[in-house]
Amino acid sequence: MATGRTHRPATRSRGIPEATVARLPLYLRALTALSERSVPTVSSEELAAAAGVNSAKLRKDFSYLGSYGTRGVGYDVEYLVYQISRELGLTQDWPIVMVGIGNLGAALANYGGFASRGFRVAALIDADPSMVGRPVAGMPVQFIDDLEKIVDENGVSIGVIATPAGAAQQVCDRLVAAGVTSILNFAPTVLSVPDGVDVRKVDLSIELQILAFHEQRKAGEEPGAGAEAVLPPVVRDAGAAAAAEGRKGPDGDMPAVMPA
Ligand SMILES: NC(=O)c1ccc[n+]([C@@H]2O[C@H](COP(=O)([O-])OP(=O)(O)OC[C@H]3O[C@@H](n4cnc5c(N)ncnc54)[C@H](O)[C@@H]3O)[C@@H](O)[C@H]2O)c1
Repeated sequence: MATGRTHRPATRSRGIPEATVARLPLYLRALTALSERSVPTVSSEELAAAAGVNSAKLRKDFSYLGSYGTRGVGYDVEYLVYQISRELGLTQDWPIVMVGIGNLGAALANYGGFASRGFRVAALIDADPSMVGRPVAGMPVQFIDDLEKIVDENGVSIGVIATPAGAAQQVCDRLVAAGVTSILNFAPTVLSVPDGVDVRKVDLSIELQILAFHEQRKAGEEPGAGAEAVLPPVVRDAGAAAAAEGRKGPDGDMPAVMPA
């Protein structure tokens, strides 16, 4: 990570490793689906399969939460939903602001999955005066000049940036100065933030590039096709391949969200 950006230890407070934290939303999604089907208990194997995680890793992860399940019965679904939600801070309401309400920002604003997970969109903000007052997802877009006031009045600690890359750092600086301490950045640029501010970056094109890498490698593994003949020089380079492998997610999957 570059100088001046957030440095986080590999383990969070209370000794939960970052890799475990990254898997908690996967468990929560699988558990929520079970809860919606009124399934009372689940074995570690079933839950691991539903979450796409190895079951030994799941048991280890849950041990950090102090949840060990009952032999022969498994884990209590509702209690685990509560425990994981509490651990992730989802038992409280998190007002968020979105800045940059263009194609992507409007699509995100219209996504119902934030509210159902405890993230309330407090305001949609844009710098284009012609957009101000226009309803997006049932909310009027507000002008960028009011950003500080909006953050303050709504107690916002999480900001979502969906502006063009060239505007993202300036928007980030204003959010941070206004008191925002977590940023979800969709703009294709690396943001500099002071210590104490967390940035997560979403870049779907990077995910596609990694999939392209794996597709290419699979093609190289086909019988009769020599990998050397198929893979371009950059992929044959061990460092590049390792870097691509290193980008893999908590349990071998490839997350769309990565630490910035
Ligand atoms: N991460 C991803 O996977 C992903 C996917 C698609 C787009 N993007 C990125 O998301 C961003 C938005 O893409 P889009 O297609 O919605 O673009 P867009 O041009 O449709 O929207 C950008 C919006 O930002 C506003 N804006 C510009 N400067 C601003 C500022 N200083 N403050 C507040 N608002 C400002 C514009 O008025 C506009 O409404 C781009 O950076 C794009 O590269 C990322």
